[in-house]
Formats: sequence, structure tokens, C-alpha cells
Amino acid sequence: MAKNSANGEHQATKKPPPTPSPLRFSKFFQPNMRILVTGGAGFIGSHLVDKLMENEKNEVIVADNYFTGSKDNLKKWIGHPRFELIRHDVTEPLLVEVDQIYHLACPASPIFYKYNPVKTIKTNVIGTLNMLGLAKRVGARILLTSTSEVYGDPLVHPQPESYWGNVNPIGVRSCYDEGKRVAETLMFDYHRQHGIEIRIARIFNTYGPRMNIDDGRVVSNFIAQALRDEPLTVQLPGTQTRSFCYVSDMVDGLIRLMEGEHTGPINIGNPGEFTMIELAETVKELINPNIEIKMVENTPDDPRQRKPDITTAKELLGWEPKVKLRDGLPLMEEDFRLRLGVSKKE
Ligand SMILES: NC(=O)c1ccc[n+]([C@@H]2O[C@H](COP(=O)([O-])OP(=O)(O)OC[C@H]3O[C@@H](n4cnc5c(N)ncnc54)[C@H](O)[C@@H]3O)[C@@H](O)[C@H]2O)c1
Ligand SMILES: O=C(O)[C@H]1O[C@H](OP(=O)(O)OP(=O)(O)OC[C@H]2O[C@@H](n3ccc(=O)[nH]c3=O)[C@H](O)[C@@H]2O)[C@H](O)[C@@H](O)[C@@H]1O
Repeated sequence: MAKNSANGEHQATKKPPPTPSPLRFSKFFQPNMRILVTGGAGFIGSHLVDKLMENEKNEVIVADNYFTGSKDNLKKWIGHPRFELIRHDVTEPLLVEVDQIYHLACPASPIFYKYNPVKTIKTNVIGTLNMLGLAKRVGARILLTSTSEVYGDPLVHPQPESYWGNVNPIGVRSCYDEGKRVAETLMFDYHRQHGIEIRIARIFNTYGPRMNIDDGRVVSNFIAQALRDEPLTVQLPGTQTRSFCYVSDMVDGLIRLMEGEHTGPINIGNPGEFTMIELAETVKELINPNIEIKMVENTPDDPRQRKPDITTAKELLGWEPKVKLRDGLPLMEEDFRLRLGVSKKE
């Protein structure tokens, strides 16, 4: 850290991050963009990888510990010369030379992030520290997938990025939402202290093909239940709301944020808001009209309402979602039918 000799006070360094290896400027070297995607074997990560691989200038490295992700999600890229897959836990340091880091690694379904809460915190805090250390060493730009859960059980509705949230710091969801809040803090501290180029996306409930069938999140639960002829389990009171974003819209928003000039945090989500009873009724109508809707117990600290204010994303990224819930659900149904082996009744 630079020292100011005039008054003896320590000041934040204005030093830019280190430049990439000289090899990258050699005329004999392919000027490809090398991109690390942590958590790339998961639901959103694997769709992001598909999109990044479409660009022939991109080389993609995925680092994943397969806690909630799977090699299956990436099978079409395994063996591709521009693709590498590493079994790696982000709570350990990673040495790779990359230009960009999409840092997604973290279990996202409440059932999975509550399963080993201490590990969830380590993943969010130590994992993000490790990825920021990597970004600092190689001069990479880093994007963190934060969450609408940083707003907790929001008292402001819809939620703009300026809202500081209403989070229980000692509850059963805190490992995830406080973990992500610390991850955001670390991102900004590395940015201010070391000049790291950061991007923060606050993702709101995202759904689509490749979600784990027994993932536990509401959309995947309802579709799997409808296809298995089981009652749709609406957790009480059923009037709580969520806003559901289709995964292709999400990936488009994340790439725009990474490529743009704004650090964020920026909300990326679909503002269409539904109660859980409305969601169950829609799934019933579209997929299985004979199914029963059953009210069941909820879990502690479940947010009562959630809807993104996406003014910032519209203005700064020129982004807004295109896929409506009624159009996205059938695309997910198709994928779940294939994986569950349940064909459509004529
Ligand atoms: N899907 C959503 O609705 C949503 C909403 C808000 C934020 N997010 C964030 O987006 C990211 C991706 O979410 P998703 O829905 O694809 O979840 P997911 O569970 O399908 O994917 C997470 C991936 O991270 C991997 N992972 C977990 N811990 C790891 C560790 N310690 N080291 C390496 N890999 C690890 C998992 O194996 C998995 O492949 C997460 O950071 C999540 O917090 C998702
Ligand atoms: O978007 C976000 O920011 C966060 O959203 C979700 O968290 P949550 O909204 O609690 O997701 P679900 O588990 O899908 O629950 C949504 C609602 O559906 C209800 N639910 C869930 C499951 C079910 O079978 N039935 C049901 O009614 C829950 O009570 C809750 O009110 C994700 O799982 C987090 O990873 C993510 O960060």
C-alpha cells in the first residue's frame, strides 16, 4: 500500500491490477478470450457455458466440485479443444491464466445451501476471496452472481439496488444471504483497494431446463410433481410472491453485464410477480389439470414478497427479459419429461 510521506497517512493504492502475461500480446499467440466459469456444471452455469462457447474466440474453463452440478450438463463440450473441465472446490486456491471470471460456484437451492451451512459460508466467503485473489494476480475482470436474497424479507417493494435489505443475520438462510452480502463487500473492497474490475449481478429466481429434478426449488418441484401425478406442495401461506426469470434471459443479462462498463450491483430478473398459489394453478392448467394442490408447512424466514426493479438493467445494459412464465414453463416441461421418461398424453 502506498504511503503518503506528507502526512504519514496510508492511502488506498491507485495501482492498476497486473497486466496479463506477455505471451498474450505475442503475434504468434491466438488472441482468444479465456474465461473461467466457477459453478459451470450447475443449472445457470452450464447455460452460460453454452452461450460463451458459441463465440469461437472464447476458451472456457469450468471449475466445479459437483455438489449440485453435474458433468452431464456439459457433456456436449467435454473433449472440445476450446473447453476444459476441472474438478475443483473454490474454497481452495486455483491457479489458471484467464481474462474473465464468472463466479457462480455456490449451491442455490435452499435445501442444498442449508444442508451444510458452514460449507455454504466458506464457499461464499473463502471461495470469493480465492477468485478475487486470482483476478488480482492475472488482471482478470470478475463477475459475481449475487442474489435477491441480499434484500432478505424486503420491506421495500419492488426492490431497487439502492435498498439495503432486511436480513436475519442468525437465521437458517443466513449462510446464503449473509454469505452473498459478504461476497459483495469483498468484491467492492478488492475493487477499491486493488483496482480489480468487478461486476455484480443480483439474480432473481431463475428457472429452466437442466434444473435438478429433486432440486427443491418451487418451479422444479411443481413440474416434477405434476409429471409424477403427485400433489403440488404449496408452502403456507401461499400468498408469498416470487418473480421468475427464464434462464436464456438470465444468461443474456449476465453477459451484457460482464461486457459492459458498469460494476453494479444490478438486478437481473423478470418483474412478472406471482403468488405460489398462482404458480401452482398455472402449472396445473398447463401440465396436469387433474392434479391436486396441497398446502404444506413452510420453512423459517421465507421472504413474503420479491420482485425486481429492473430500471438500472434497462438503462445501463439495454436488457430486459423476453420470455414470459407461460412460455418458459412448457420448455422446462419438455426437458423434465425427457429426463423423467414421462411422455405427453394425447
Ligand atoms: N437460480 C437462481 O434462481 C439463482 C438466484 C439467485 C442467485 N443465484 C446464484 O447463481 C449461481 C448459480 O445458481 P444455480 O441456480 O445454477 O445453482 P446450481 O446449484 O445449479 O449451481 C451451482 C454450481 O456450483 C457448484 N458448487 C457449489 N459449491 C462449490 C464449491 N465450493 N466449489 C466449486 N463448485 C461449487 C455446484 O456443484 C453447481 O455446479 C449461484 O451462485 C447462485 O447463488 C441463482
Ligand atoms: O432468487 C433468489 O435470489 C433466490 O431464490 C431462491 O430462493 P427461494 O425464492 O426461497 O426459492 P424456492 O425454494 O424456489 O422458494 C420459492 C417460494 O416457493 C415456495 N415453495 C417452495 C417449494 C415448494 O415445493 N413449494 C413452495 O410453495 C417457498 O415457500 C417460497 O416461498 C433460490 O433458491 C436462491 O438460490 C436464490 O438466490
